[in-house]
Amino acid sequence: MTSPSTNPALKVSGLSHRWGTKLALDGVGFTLPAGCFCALLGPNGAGKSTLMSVLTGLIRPRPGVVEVAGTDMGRAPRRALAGIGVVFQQPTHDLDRSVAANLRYFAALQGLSRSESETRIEEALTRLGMAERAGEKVGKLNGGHRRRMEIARALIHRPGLLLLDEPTVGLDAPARAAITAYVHDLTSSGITVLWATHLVDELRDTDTMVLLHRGQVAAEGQVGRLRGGVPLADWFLSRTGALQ
Ligand SMILES: Nc1ncnc2c1ncn2[C@@H]1O[C@H](COP(=O)(O)OP(=O)(O)OP(=O)(O)O)[C@@H](O)[C@H]1O
Repeated sequence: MTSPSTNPALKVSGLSHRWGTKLALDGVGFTLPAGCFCALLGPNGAGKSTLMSVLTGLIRPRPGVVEVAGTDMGRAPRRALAGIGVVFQQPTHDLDRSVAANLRYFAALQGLSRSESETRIEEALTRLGMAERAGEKVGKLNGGHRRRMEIARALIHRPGLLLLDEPTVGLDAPARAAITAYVHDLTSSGITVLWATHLVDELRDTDTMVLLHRGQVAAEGQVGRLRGGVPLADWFLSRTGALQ
């Protein structure tokens, strides 16, 4: 038996993955406690998307272990995946249907009853400041609101761990700021967030950070402590050679 209260929200150990001859992940390991906002920071090609594919069960690490709230994904994938909400880098929504209809479809896939679905849809949209847009067609929304809808959708089954792969790509500064603020707020209810990005301005000093570089964890800890008074963009450049 595992107890969510005593297990970390996510534990990754000894994780490697090769794309052909390219070693994209090389012995990655880190642990996230419940309720933290962790930025998975790394320059282009660092391995962030590959790691997200492993964490969502799309590719199997060889070798490596992923544990979600104490459940080993290799041994009990359905149970482990049930605890995860995912927002992929590429948008996945039906532009011709309303926000609520997009969420209803996802709720049905989760096996939720109609009445339970309506409760959860309202709850999730409210958390992302989107409740008033429930009846609007997704095709009429701006990019930021579409992203917020996708994040709400990822919360319908009430996961303990939310994974987001560069969720602000292509958005303007106000939309990016709104989304980072909403997602930070989710942690106050105990949700753990892993937010992949190459943009240091999306991080707060109180966040946790895992710096991924060339497929390895190059630094891990609280952002403010790691940068030690150095502007984060300069710290990032010194660790990775990559400009912001
Ligand atoms: N499907 C694939 N086939 C072959 N090589 C791949 C594949 N996906 C990624 N790679 C390679 O693996 C390495 C890590 O790529 P990955 O996309 O995981 O990095 P990333 O940190 O997400 O980069 P970005 O920020 O540009 O999305 C890169 O060298 C990339 O070229």
